[in-house]
Amino acid sequence: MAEVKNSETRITLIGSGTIGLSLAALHLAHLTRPEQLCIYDTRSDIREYVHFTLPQYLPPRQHGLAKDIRIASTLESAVENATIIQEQGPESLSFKSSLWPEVEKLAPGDALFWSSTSGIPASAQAVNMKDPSRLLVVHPYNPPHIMPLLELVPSSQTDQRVIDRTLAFWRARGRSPVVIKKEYTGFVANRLAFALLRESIHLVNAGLVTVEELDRIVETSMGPRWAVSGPFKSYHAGGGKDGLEGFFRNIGGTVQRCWDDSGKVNVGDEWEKNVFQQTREIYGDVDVDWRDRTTKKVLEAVDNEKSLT
Ligand SMILES: NC(=O)C1=CN([C@@H]2O[C@H](COP(=O)(O)OP(=O)(O)OC[C@H]3O[C@@H](n4cnc5c(N)ncnc54)[C@H](O)[C@@H]3O)[C@@H](O)[C@H]2O)C=CC1
Ligand SMILES: O=C(O)[C@@H](O)C(=O)[C@H](O)[C@@H](O)CO
Repeated sequence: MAEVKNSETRITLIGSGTIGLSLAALHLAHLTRPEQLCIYDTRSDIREYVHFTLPQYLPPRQHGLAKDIRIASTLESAVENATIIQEQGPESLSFKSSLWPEVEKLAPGDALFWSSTSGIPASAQAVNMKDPSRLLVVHPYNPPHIMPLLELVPSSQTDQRVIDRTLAFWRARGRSPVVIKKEYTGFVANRLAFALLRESIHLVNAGLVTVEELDRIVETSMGPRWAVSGPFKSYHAGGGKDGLEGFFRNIGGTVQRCWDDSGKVNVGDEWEKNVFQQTREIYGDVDVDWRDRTTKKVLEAVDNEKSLT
């Protein structure tokens, strides 16, 4: 499988909601011509929706590109000439497992098949495919036009050449793809985020802090710390001359007591009413434009510093 030149790359996005439009903006930033990008989405107002919403994800100088991308009215016309087909449709196994066999029939034989799923393994999505080796989960972190991480989660049948081509594609665009070596519930990023979310809910529910105070604790401590150094690097640094081993030798007892006492809250438990109400009252409608602009500045500042080391 020869690598496709950027000028000959043709990307089809199946599903253009929260993730799809963000990916559209990301791809437009790197494609040679906007016509190389195609969107297929079953919503009846897709053309107007893309023309009026996509510019919000683009820098002002690129707003005009939104009207030049291709909007396909059928799945066949969407994928028949694509070199990459990326789905971010509903998080539903029935949708994804019925989509891929159709795409497989209609798409070119060497097109890459990527699913943006948050947690439905490629092995499950590929059950109805003739050639499951073509499918790879490429899980983005929202919003992908800003967040560098992409979790590449192959099934045991995914062809290594598909993985290699996908790694090369995203690295060439300055993103941070990581191959997750086993299909695991929630992959890695979501598991980590949801573990912290569970403990956060437990601490608010136990009356230690409010939702706002919990968020402020994260935003003024581990948030910036982990944007610069991940958990292992941070605690290795914190362990002094003996590094992580020294950290656990000194603090391991407290760590184990916290682990033993960690929250066991579950979805649907009684905490929901209080936590949802607090969150709604404090935050209302989050200004995602401010969130994205600020996140982008933080990432750029960290990248600049890392490039100096
Ligand atoms: N929202 C997030 O933070 C993240 C979502 N994801 C994953 O991305 C996928 C999409 O999530 P969102 O963008 O949040 O959902 P969304 O609901 O915003 O967008 C889904 C889009 O799919 C379209 N659609 C529905 N049926 C379709 C069909 N048969 N053919 C073509 N398009 C169809 C809808 O019209 C809609 O525009 C899910 O698998 C989700 O797990 C992954 C990472 C983060
Ligand atoms: O948090 C994110 O951006 C992604 O990793 C996800 O998959 C989210 O959990 C998404 O499914 C819901 O926001």
